[in-house]
Amino acid sequence: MGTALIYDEEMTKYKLLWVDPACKIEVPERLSVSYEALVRTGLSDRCVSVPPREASDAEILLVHSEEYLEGVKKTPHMTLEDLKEFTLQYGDVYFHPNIYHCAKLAAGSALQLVDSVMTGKVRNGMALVRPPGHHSMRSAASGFCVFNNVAIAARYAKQKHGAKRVLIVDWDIHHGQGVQYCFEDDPSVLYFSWHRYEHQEFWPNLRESDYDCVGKGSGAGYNINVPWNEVGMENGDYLSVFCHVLLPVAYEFCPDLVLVCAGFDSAIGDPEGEMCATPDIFAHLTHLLMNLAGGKLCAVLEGGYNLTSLAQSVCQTVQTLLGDPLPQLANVRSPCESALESLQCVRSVQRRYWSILKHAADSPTTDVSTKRIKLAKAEEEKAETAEEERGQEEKVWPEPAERLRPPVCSASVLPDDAACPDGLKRLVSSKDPEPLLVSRIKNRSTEDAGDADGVATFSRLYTLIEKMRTNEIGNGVALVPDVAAAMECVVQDLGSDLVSRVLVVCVGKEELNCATADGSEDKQEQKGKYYIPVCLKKGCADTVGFIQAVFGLLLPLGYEYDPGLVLLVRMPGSGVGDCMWQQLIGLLKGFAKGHTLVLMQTNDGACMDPTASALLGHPAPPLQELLTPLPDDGGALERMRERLQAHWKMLQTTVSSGN
Ligand SMILES: NCCCNCCCCCC(O)(O)C(F)(F)F
Ligand SMILES: [Zn+2]
Repeated sequence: MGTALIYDEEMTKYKLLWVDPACKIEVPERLSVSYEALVRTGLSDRCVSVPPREASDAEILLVHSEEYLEGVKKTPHMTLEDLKEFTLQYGDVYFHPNIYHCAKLAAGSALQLVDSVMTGKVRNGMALVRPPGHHSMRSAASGFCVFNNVAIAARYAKQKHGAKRVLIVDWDIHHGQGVQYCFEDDPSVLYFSWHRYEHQEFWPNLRESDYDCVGKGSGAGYNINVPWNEVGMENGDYLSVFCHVLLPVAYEFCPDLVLVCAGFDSAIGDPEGEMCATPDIFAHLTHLLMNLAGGKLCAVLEGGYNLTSLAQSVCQTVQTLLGDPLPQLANVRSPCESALESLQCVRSVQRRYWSILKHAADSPTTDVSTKRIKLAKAEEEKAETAEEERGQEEKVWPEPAERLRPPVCSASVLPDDAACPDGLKRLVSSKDPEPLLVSRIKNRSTEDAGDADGVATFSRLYTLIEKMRTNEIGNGVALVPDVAAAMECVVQDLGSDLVSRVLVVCVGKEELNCATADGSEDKQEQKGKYYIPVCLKKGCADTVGFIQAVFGLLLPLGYEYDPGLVLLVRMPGSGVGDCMWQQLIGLLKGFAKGHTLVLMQTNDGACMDPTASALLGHPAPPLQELLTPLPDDGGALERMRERLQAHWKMLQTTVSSGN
């Protein structure tokens, strides 16, 4: 299924008609440069073009009051003076004779997107709209927003399409207070927002934007605020919050639909956000949400004021929705102290509502944070004087790397008698393997590696890895007689030749003696750092444990390790369910530009189809709802994370008690 793109140049036909410094950044070019970038890169042609429509009164009234709608209805006929007058009652927003029309188109675009996704016409999609929506409230416009496009879309998805649980992810750099107010007592809509906050010093300067505002009444726990109390947040900060807060909770919530308040003022270069995350981060943020709700994801544009980073970020998002390989995130750094403080605060207040966070640490003691504020203030005074001297320095960042789709998406190495699943390209070794390789394989411990078809299998494996390295093939699966031998062969022989780092994910019981990254003997601490056994109860039927292991350990570590190849090994008798297996394959695509090699034992052929489906990029089915989490083993995983975070900074979720 395809990706919908909703855009109409009519939504560029309104602008600020008077002087207002707070609003001058919200210009029509935001929309046109975004769309033009999608056209220029050829991405728009690959999408299913869906026309916008005007939202009806009834649909707008799903969120807004009649008196507010009646008021906005009058704006097309107002004089300039009346428009200014009407605008004065609201904050940081402006009206224009054509903005009511555009606001109906913006809301209607979000509804068209929901219809296209919920009816299965497309898998996912993006609506490029203006005016944005997430600040507007039941009876008030705010922050360039007139109607709350995403809030209306959430209510509409429930009412018209029977969605039971809707997740709203707001990665715009401003707090969407309008969305929070709309759903704060509603457990069927989970609202997650990160936002520049600076201890309430940043717009909209609301006390209720802080981490301790978790929702009200039956909605308690269904509102997650992550305040950024400093600027300059980077890719590692964003990924840490996704892995250690949003994704575990989102998987526990198990939504039927994911709506994204896709604001790109959280990207580097934006004058509002002043953050440092690069546009390619949105490729990963989108990817990490695409295995929820069976892939049903609707992204609706909110903010974004640096026209260069906005256009790049929009392209990164759409390209991921289309299923293209993800860009390698260069040197993801560990979260900064301020981000860790926010992370720790959010997890500590949310743990009482989400079993997945049950073992989260307490909030940091106040002296840490107050000390930080004093330090920050001192820093700030110094910085401001420097700033005045230097003036706003221009942020520069590299153009996002090309994300080329390999000629072959997925390949297979199979015994001659095994059937090749649809869509996979069967690999037959074209030439005899190099003698050097044969000798290496021959002196492999297991005898079967030595015989003819053993050598053939391994030489095909070598070919497969080689073709992934050159991006002729995206990913692949190999059915081998002895999966442990094949794993060792890939790690010891094939992998190290072709890529500098291999992330080996071994599912099922296995004591693998992997040499450390530099191939030296297993020194104890090296083994500790590069060998991370995770035990899940009841085999792998333990969903909570699986989610904790994947999001609390595997993904953060994988982003920090940044492998050139991912080797996913399914040990015989692992008992991992198809759902989890497909989720794991889907999520691991985020690494190594999607170059994942799956190894399975021949007698595990039954799970070849779900494996092929996941490798081909079909969305994984949702994990079954976590109704009764298993009696947990007292946070064994947390303890493991504690131990490992000395080696892997991306595993941190608390401020270092040191300073
Ligand atoms: N320095 C100028 C002060 C601007 N203060 C208001 C900021 C509004 C942000 C709007 C947005 O980006 O959140 C949306 F997504 F809604 F467009
Ligand atoms: Zn914003």
